[in-house]
Amino acid sequence: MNAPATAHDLFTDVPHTPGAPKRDPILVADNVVRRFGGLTAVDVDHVEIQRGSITALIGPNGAGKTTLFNVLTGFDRANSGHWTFQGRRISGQPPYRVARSGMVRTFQLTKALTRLPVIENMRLGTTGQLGERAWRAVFPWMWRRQEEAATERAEELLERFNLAQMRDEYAGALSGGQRKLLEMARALMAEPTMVMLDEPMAGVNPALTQTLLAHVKDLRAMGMTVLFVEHDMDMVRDISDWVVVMAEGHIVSEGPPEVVMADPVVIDAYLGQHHDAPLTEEDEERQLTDIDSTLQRTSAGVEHADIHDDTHDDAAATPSGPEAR
Ligand SMILES: Nc1ncnc2c1ncn2[C@@H]1O[C@H](COP(=O)(O)OP(=O)(O)OP(=O)(O)O)[C@@H](O)[C@H]1O
Repeated sequence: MNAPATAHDLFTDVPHTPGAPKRDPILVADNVVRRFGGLTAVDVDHVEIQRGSITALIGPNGAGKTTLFNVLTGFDRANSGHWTFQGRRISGQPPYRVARSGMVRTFQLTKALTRLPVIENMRLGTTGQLGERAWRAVFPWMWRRQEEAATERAEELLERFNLAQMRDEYAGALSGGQRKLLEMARALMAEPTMVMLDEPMAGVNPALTQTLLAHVKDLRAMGMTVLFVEHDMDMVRDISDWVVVMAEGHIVSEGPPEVVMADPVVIDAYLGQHHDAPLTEEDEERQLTDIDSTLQRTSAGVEHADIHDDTHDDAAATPSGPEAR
């Protein structure tokens, strides 16, 4: 097989259909089902992720994207399913073993982690720590050498992600964008083959957007495979070689970004979520009554309140719905 010239070439001849076979898949999953009580959150027949590509996993709220991420990386248990990474079965394996095999996901900076210095957060990203084992006590020199190597790698990565000046600060002191950089840098501590990013753009100030995008593209340039869940369609369009779309637990579409975003199935899936059915007369009446009573309560607390018609406009303009997302 000839090596493709660009990431785009990786997808030449790949059909734009759910579950499409890839030229050189790194991750292959079959019949993955995860139920919560009566709700089937994930029901994926077949999906393949192309090695060396940036693949986006998108879909409306509640589509099952995070659950699929959790299941594939061993953080949640599937009811059934079989999946392989680099040809080896990893289904049913605990997260640390999945990470050791080379598939690593980013984590949101939890409350506990914000109370640790940046450098400690980085050290936590290492897998295969000999120090975790009982024989740490038997061969302390081996453990120390490993600790030193981890610190060295952490410092290099902090430098690369422009976080070196924050090395000893509490992670809680970082901005939203810096947190995302730290999450990505921490994932790289494990020297992964594939990186799974969970909403890398969430809460990022526009000033840092381009920096983050450049870092994600760098991962691909260094030969890694990237799979990311994201709601920011600009980012999806900008950096994805391929897009996989989920809705109601299933994969409903696959293809290059421009093809997927014009796919009626995808538009329907998003519209089904974003646009409620037209209001019935009773619903409309009830909403107007609610607005009226809110206004009356507000005006009761204000002396000589003079409610004009435009106050109704304000109330009606209260942001809500998916556009606010
Ligand atoms: N631990 C859980 N217990 C019960 N139901 C859950 C649990 N986790 C997820 N769900 C449900 O499973 C469905 C899929 O959720 P999931 O978070 O995977 O969707 P998503 O596509 O990641 O959504 P979003 O884009 O909003 O994060 C939703 O209906 C959700 O309420």
